[in-house]
Amino acid sequence: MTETLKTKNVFLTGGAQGLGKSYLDGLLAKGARVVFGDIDPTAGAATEQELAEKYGKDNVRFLQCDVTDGSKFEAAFQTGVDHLGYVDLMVNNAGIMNESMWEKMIQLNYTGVVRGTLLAYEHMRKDKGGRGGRIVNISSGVGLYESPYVPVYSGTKHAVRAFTTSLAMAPGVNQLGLEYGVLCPEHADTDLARKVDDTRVRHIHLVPHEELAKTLSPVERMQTAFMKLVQLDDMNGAILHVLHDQMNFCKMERVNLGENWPMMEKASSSD
Ligand SMILES: NC(=O)C1=CN([C@@H]2O[C@H](COP(=O)(O)OP(=O)(O)OC[C@H]3O[C@@H](n4cnc5c(N)ncnc54)[C@H](O)[C@@H]3O)[C@@H](O)[C@H]2O)C=CC1
Ligand SMILES: CCCCC/C=C\C=C\C(=O)C/C=C\C/C=C\CCCC(=O)O
Repeated sequence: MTETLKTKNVFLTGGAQGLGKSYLDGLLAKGARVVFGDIDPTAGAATEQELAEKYGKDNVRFLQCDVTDGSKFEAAFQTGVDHLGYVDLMVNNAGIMNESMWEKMIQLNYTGVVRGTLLAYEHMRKDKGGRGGRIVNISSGVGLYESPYVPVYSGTKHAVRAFTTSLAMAPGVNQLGLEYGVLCPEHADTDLARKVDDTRVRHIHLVPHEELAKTLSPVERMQTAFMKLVQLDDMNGAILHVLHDQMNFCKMERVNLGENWPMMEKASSSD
């Protein structure tokens, strides 16, 4: 699988800093070519330069892009496709955690991920001239369980996880050549987790700052987990939950539930 990444072209959102930047580094180290979008032009250009110096400028390109702006996101993805020739791996990573800006957070964390997924789906699907590919969406530990500290954020991350695994279980996914995976990290040491206050996270004043700081995993841990996920031989339906001291992997697959599922079975056999 390591060898095949050398021929993989990647589009990733939110890559200027934090976890997205570390995923880019991991992919480039395995020989991939990457295009990344980010809303921040300064941090994006700096990351492009840093990664180009490390891995060669032909292998890295930054595009300024706000994933909540549908037409601009679509245009950026098309520019990425034109630049790379083909996108084999789409990573929808851009996200924020800010409960006081909850509508924006839903637009970014969920609508942005849906849009990025559908753009990649249309590009990759084998029945429309694509050659298949992988779509990895970034959820969170709180996409698997509830949190009173970040209820809206947790809702967006549940939505990302459910949306992604629902697509993984769809009839015809194999024929389309598509595979979907979800990464669910716990706290990691990035700006998103470091810059918490009562506007971003409810009741955070109840949590001692030094206690919170102790729970942050290094970004390298999430990079290792991300690389495991994208290099699985069979990734479709995979959910990787990354905790401080363990990684829990599970796989969602369609099962025949009997009487309630005949319509699904008919759709499956006719597409
Ligand atoms: N840091 C953590 O503890 C965890 C983070 N995550 C998720 O990982 C992803 C990355 O988070 P971090 O690296 O920690 O955050 P970060 O704040 O360090 O980086 C996020 C990146 O997304 C970009 N971005 C923000 N709004 C954007 C927009 N509208 N369009 C395009 N790019 C935009 C930012 O400019 C930044 O470069 C997020 O989806 C987050 O929810 C999940 C679990 C834990
Ligand atoms: C107390 C939570 C403060 C926020 C911590 C910073 C970043 C978190 C980013 C996430 O995506 C959340 C990931 C995992 C959540 C782990 C624990 C949640 C807290 C426990 C609880 O709500 O009871």
